[in-house]
Amino acid sequence: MNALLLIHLIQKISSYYGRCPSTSDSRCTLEKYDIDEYQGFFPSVAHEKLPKSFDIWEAHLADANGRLILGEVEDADFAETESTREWREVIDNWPVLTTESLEDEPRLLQRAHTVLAWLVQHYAHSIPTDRTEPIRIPKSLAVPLVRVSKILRMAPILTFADTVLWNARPRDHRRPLSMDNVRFENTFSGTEDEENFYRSSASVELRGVEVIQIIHRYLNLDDPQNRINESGLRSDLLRLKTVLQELTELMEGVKEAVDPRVFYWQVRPWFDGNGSGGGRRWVYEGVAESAVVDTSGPSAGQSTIIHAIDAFLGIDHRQLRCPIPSVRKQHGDTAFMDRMRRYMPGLHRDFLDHLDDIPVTIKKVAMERPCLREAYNDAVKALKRLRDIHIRVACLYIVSMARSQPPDGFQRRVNRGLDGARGTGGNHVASLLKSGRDATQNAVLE
Ligand code: HEM
Repeated sequence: MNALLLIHLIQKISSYYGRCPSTSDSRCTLEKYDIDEYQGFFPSVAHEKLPKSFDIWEAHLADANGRLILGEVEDADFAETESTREWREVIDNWPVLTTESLEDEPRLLQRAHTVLAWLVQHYAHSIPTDRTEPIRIPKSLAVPLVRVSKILRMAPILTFADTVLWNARPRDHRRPLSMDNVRFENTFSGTEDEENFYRSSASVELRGVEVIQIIHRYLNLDDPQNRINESGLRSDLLRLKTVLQELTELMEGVKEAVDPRVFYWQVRPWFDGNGSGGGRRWVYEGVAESAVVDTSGPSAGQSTIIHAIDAFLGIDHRQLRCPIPSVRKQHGDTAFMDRMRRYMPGLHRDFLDHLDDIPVTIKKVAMERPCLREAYNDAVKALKRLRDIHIRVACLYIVSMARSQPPDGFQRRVNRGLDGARGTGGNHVASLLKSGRDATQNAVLE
């Protein structure tokens, strides 16, 4: 290759990658959305415990983890059931603590959200299910949870952030968070399967950091339509495809680490939100009803990374399924992904809003440039493949399990009959996920 041509090529490549030259430059934009350059949506440093004045919350949560009896268990040991009831009674007698001292400290507010949301879930789902009256969430939990959620601009209930992002701790604090160096502080069931379930989502989040870097490079381009950026964009789209293939493998890896029966019967019932699957309604005492609109349970549908990939590639989830399946199967919920955003920490949601507002999207550039079209389509197809595999996983863990016999001592989950194989948000799993898969397929450019 002649020297001039080589210099020209180097200039082209560095003009593309040169947009994000120094660490400090890339940090400042992502930092604004509370995104870490190396750990993505995980906080750069794992949360510390709340100050001493909140010890009752912290200690009571530590006492509940892996110990309380799920309300659906019929023939639990009497002493264990009694001890679970006493655990709830302690909360009934708590004062309503003010969170004012935490309100200038985002990390402490996040920690308060996590602790309170886990306590609420332990409280609600340890109540025996043979009762019919609404579940009262005592004001000692409800009032501060709603208050901190309002400041964090997220739903006042256990979310993906509380179970995965803010629940993860490095085993060795001297080393950064990685799949070899992570544990999860809270679990309901105390099973390894539950921890592995969070671990598989965490692996997708951590591998997804490279996607954030790709998106960030795009955001920093002055003019994505300038031909000078073409080869950089192409190689980033190819990279995106490869990362998506790896994310698919990581997601599928859940099958090796989590037993579907343990997941469905011992872990999942703890995740149900307010009235999920036709269950009892929850009443947040001391809080106006209008303040607690978003109260579905946690779902990886609240993971910002997958939404960010959608927004970057221009996947439109608001379309109806096309071609329309039979009326019986047309349960797809076109507003689902929008709703899931309300469960994310406000700053992460802002990042998605920012992506939605990109004036010149990568899809538009790919439409205009035949040489980018194939790379764009390959990335979209890799995302569609990820959703195909995810549907299989969800069917294995939820749809098939809804047909299975409960383990000894467990009540049949009547609200989850065959037709009621619903997600934690109360959605018909298969139709909902197929809508997302079809919306992805529809983005492929002719
Ligand atoms: C045993 C493993 C899993 C099961 C049973 C499962 C189940 C589900 C269900 C039922 C839904 C429907 C929404 C709802 O909760 O109501 C859903 C949505 C979703 N899940 Fe999973 N999931 C699993 C693992 C994962 C992992 C590891 C990820 C990666 C972050 C993930 C990402 C998503 C996303 C992004 C959605 C929103 C719908 C979409 O984008 O297609 N899931 N999942």
